[in-house]
Amino acid sequence: MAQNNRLLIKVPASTANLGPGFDSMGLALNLYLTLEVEKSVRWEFYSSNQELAELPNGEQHFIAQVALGAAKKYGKELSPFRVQLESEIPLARGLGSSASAIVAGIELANLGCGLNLTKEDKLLLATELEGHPDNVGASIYGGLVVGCYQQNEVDMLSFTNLPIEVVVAIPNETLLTKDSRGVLPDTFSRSEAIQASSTANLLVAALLSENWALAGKMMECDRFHQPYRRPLIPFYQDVETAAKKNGAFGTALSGAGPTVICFTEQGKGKKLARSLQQSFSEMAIKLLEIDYYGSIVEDCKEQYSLQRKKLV
Ligand SMILES: Nc1ncnc2c1ncn2[C@@H]1O[C@H](COP(=O)(O)OP(=O)(O)OP(=O)(O)O)[C@@H](O)[C@H]1O
Ligand SMILES: N[C@@H](CCO)C(=O)O
Repeated sequence: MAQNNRLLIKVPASTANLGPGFDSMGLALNLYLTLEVEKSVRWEFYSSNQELAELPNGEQHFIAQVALGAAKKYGKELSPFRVQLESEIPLARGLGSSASAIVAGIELANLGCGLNLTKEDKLLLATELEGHPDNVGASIYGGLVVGCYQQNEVDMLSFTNLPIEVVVAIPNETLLTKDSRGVLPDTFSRSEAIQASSTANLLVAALLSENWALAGKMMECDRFHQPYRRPLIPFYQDVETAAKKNGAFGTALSGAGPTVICFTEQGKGKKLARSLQQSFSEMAIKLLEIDYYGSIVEDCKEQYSLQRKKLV
C-alpha cells in the first residue's frame, strides 16, 4: 500500500445462530463498519460515533490489536495507521460488532503488510480470535454461511439468493457475549444433543428448499442456547408473539442477544417493521437486507470523506 493512499474497508454486520445453528450459522446484514485508512506515524482512531469514542484508542484500540497480532502471525511488523472509523452496528447487541472489528483488523494487516490473504486465510485467523466462525464468516463471505471449526481448521459454505426479508428489534440495553455464553450448560445428554443437532440440520435444509414454515418452526425449537438465554431478555417472548402475529415466519435471538431477529417472506417486511415499531416504541426496529458481498476494500472516493473528530 502506497504511503499517501487512502483506502476504505467496509465490513457488514451479521446475525449468528438463526436459532439452532449455534456457533455454526451466520447471515450478513446491510449495516456497516467502515474504516477510512491511511499510513501514519502513530496509531490514531477518529470517529463521530459516541459509542466508539469511548473505546481505548491508539495502539490499544481493539482493531489495532487485531491488526498487529495478524501481522505478527505472518512474521511481519505492521506500521501504524490513521483510521476514520464509523459504524452502523450497535455494540454488544447481537449484531456481530466484535466480529466486524476483527475482520476489519485482519483486512488492515493484509493491506499494510501486503499479505495477500485469501478469504479462507482471513476466516481461519478471524475464527481463532472470535472462537467460532458464524459471525466472522458472514462478515467475510456475505450471504448465509454454514461452518464448522475443529482441529484448527474451518470449513464453510456460503449461499446467496435467500429470498427473505429481515426485521430486527434492537433494545437500548447491551448484553456482552461473554455474559450471555456464561449461562449456557457445559454438556448435553445424548438425547439433548440429537434433538439440538437435528433441529439445526433441518433448519439448513428448510432454508435452502425455501420451506419457510418449517424453517420458522426449527428456528424456534432450538435446544442449544435460546432456552437458557431467554431469562436474560425479558421482552423476547413479547417480540416473538407480536412478530408471528404480524407476518414473521420465524424469530430467534440474534447471536448472543439481546436483539431479536425476525424473518418474513418477501414483501412482508415493511408491514412487520411498522407494527413492531408501534408496539415497541422504545426499541430500534429496522428492516434490513442481506449483504451478499462480505468485507470489501476500495480506493477512498470523495463521498466517503467522513467528518474527522478526534476520539477522547
Ligand atoms: N468497532 C469496534 N471497535 C473496537 N471495539 C469494538 C468494535 N466493535 C465491537 N468492539 C468490542 O466488542 C465488544 C462487543 O462484543 P460482543 O461480542 O460482546 O458483542 P457483539 O459482537 O456486538 O454481539 P454478538 O457477538 O452477539 O453478535 C464491544 O464492547 C467492544 O469492546
Ligand atoms: N454463536 C455466538 C454468537 C455471538 O458471538 C453465541 O451465540 O454466543
